[in-house]
Amino acid sequence: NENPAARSNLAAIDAAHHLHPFNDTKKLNEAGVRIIERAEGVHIWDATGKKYLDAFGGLWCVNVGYGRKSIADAAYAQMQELPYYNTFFGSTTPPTTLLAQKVTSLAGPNMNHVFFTNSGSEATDTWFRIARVYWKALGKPTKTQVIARKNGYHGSTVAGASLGGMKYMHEQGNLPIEGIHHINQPYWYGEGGTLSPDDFGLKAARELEAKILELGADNVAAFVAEPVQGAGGVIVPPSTYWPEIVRICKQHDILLVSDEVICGFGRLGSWFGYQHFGYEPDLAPIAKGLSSGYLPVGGVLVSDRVAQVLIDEVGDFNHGYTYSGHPVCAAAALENIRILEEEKLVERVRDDIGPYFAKALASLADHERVGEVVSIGLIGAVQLTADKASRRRFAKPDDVGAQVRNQCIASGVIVRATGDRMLFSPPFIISRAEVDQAIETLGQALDWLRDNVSE
Ligand SMILES: Cc1ncc(COP(=O)(O)O)c(CNc2cccc(C(=O)O)c2)c1O
Repeated sequence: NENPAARSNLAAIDAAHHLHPFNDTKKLNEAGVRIIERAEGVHIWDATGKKYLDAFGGLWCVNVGYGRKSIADAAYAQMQELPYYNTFFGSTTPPTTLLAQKVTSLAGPNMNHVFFTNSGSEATDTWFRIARVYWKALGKPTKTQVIARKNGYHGSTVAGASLGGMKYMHEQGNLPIEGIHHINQPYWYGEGGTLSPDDFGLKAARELEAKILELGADNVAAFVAEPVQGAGGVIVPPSTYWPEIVRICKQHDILLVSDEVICGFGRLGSWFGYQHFGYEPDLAPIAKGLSSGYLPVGGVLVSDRVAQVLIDEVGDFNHGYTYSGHPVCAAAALENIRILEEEKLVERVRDDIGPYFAKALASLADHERVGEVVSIGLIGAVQLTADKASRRRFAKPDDVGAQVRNQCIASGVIVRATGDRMLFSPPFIISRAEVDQAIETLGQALDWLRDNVSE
C-alpha cells in the first residue's frame, strides 16, 4: 500500500506548513508525521497501510465507531438541502431545533435547554459567561469567581486553558486569567497518602468549602469539575467525593458545572456522567460523543434554574458563534444519537462490554509495574509504578508513559498516556476479542517496561 513518494511528499508538505496542536513541531518534523487515511469500526489505517486498533476512540470521542455511512449520508443530505444558515437574529434550522430537543430529552428532568457551540472549549467559555450573567441578573454581581481543579482539562481557549489545571498550559499565555482558582484533584493513588479512599474523597471535596470560605461565598459563581477527570489521567473520585461536592455547592449557593465533554453520551454507561454519580448540575458543557467526532459540535446543557433567569431576567444574552447550531453538524449529531439509541450502545457499555473491559483491565492489576487500575464503563486507566508497595512513581512519568504508549502503538494498538497513567476510551462497538487484544498488548508493554526500564 505504501507509496513512499506520495507519503513522504505529504509528510514534507505537512512539515512545511502545518502547526499541530499540543506538539513540538521541530521534534514532530524530525520523527515524521503519521498520516491517517481511513478508518472502519474500531480500526484506523495509516498511509503505509498499517492497521491500528484505536483503543482511545480518536480523542475520547468516536463512541459509535468509524465508518458509519448513515452519519455521512445524513450530513450529505443536509448539506445539499441547506449547507449553512445561522441561528442569530431569530433564526433556526430544523436539525438544530430537533437536536436541542433530542439532547435535552436525554439529560434528565431539570435540563431542558442547550446553547450550541463548535467545540468543548467554546462550551467552556459559554458556561463561564452564563454563570456570571446569571448571578448579576439576581443582583449578586460580585459572584464572579470560579473554582476548578488542578490537573482538570476544560479546553484551550483563554478561559478553557485558565479553568484547566495544567501548569504547562498556564505558562504559555500568562494564564490563568483573573477570577479563576484551583483546588486539588481527587487523585487518591497519587495524593491520598495514608488516607483511605473514602476519607480522602471527603478531604478533597472539603477543599472546595475551604476555598469558598477563603474567597467569600458572595464572590463565588461556580465550581467546575469533570465527573471523571479524563485528560488528567482518568482520575475516578472516591465514592464519598461527589455527594460532598453537591452538599457544599448547595450550602454555599454555588453553581455546579459538570464538564461532560468526555463523560457525556454514554462513556460511563449512562447518557451523562452526572447521572452515573447521581447529581444534577446547573450547567454542563458537551461535545465529543455528541457527534462521535464526525463533525465538530458542542454545547452547554442549562438547568431550569439557570435557564429561567437567562430567559426571564437577562433579556439579550450577547454571546454566540457563527456556526452555533450549524445544520450539517446538527444532522450528523442527530444520526449519531439515533445510532446510540437504536443499537442500545449506552446500555451495552453499562451492562456488557463495560463490565467485560473492567474484568480484562483488572487482569493487569497484579503486574509488578502496575499501581492501580480504574474504570467506569468504557473509560479506564492503568497506573504505572516503580514500586507497588510504596506506590513510588517513576522519576520521569511522562517519558515512561510515552515509552509504554509507543510499545503499544508499535504493536498496533492506540492508547493514550497522561504521565505514568495508560488510558483507554474505545468506541462502544469494541468486541470482547478486541478488548482482549488491547489489554494483552498493554500487558506485553508492561513486561517490556519491567525488563527494560530500571528505577
Ligand atoms: C473535559 C473536557 N472539556 C473540554 C474539552 C475541550 O474540548 P475541545 O477540544 O473540543 O475544545 C475537552 C477536550 N479534551 C481533549 C482534547 C484534545 C486532546 C485530549 C487528550 O486527552 O489528549 C483531550 C475535555 O476533555
